[in-house]
Amino acid sequence: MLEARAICKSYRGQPVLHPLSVSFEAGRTTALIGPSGCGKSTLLRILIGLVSADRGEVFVAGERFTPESARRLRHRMGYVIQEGGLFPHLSARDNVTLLASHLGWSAERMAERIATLRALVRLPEEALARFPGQLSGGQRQRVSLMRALMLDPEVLLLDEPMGALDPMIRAELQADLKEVFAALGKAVALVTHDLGEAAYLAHEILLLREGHVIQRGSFDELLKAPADTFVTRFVQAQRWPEESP
Ligand SMILES: Nc1ncnc2c1ncn2[C@@H]1O[C@H](COP(=O)(O)OP(=O)(O)OP(=O)(O)O)[C@@H](O)[C@H]1O
Repeated sequence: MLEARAICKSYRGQPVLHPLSVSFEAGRTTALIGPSGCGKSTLLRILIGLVSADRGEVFVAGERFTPESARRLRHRMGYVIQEGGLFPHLSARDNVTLLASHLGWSAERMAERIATLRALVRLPEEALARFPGQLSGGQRQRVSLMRALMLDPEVLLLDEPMGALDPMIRAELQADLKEVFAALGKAVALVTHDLGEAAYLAHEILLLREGHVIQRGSFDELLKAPADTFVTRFVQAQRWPEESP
């Protein structure tokens, strides 16, 4: 559904992504994980076309991302970032409908879609009238998710969507997201720092280091068949609740 082929990216002569190829399939959730600065967000931004790669190509459903196809293909992808990225001067409802309204959707069609999405992400009706600053962090992320899903994209790219949430809200949203992913069957790429979150939400984990894919596999595979010692060190560096003193 979404494929990056031989992507290279440098910032000021410093390579961030080496030739890196990756694909994301419908109905599968892939977690991108790795040490800070390994290129996770850059990869996601290249996939959605916010940053251009120095070399390499991105394909959405087999169609190549080009300056001409970018706008159309972007509508087939939803994108959520850590702080939600909502426009502060627009109500939650207006944030969600902005693009659909721009594309000329009727009020009735928008209302129908909003009702579906609101039920899916479990957002109370009254929250839609509020501005982002009047919502809790968890509600903001639910609104961001509604916005990302409004046009019913085939691909969902999530860049640490729960990174700024407290643990209980985070656990709630993780559980709801798991249901949403299963219900919608989209190709999902999720950046996270949390291996537990990756293991819970994703079918596969893509472990990056310094712009290279070190291993792609299930959590179990990373645990039991690590590609190298870095994988083992990365897994062991995570603190699990039962290990707390
Ligand atoms: N616009 C930019 N200009 C210059 N350097 C950048 C820019 N964006 C990212 N970088 C650098 O590229 C590298 C990869 O950054 P990126 O944000 O993709 O990493 P990340 O794995 O998402 O990190 P984190 O987990 O800390 O969010 C980092 O060294 C970062 O400093």
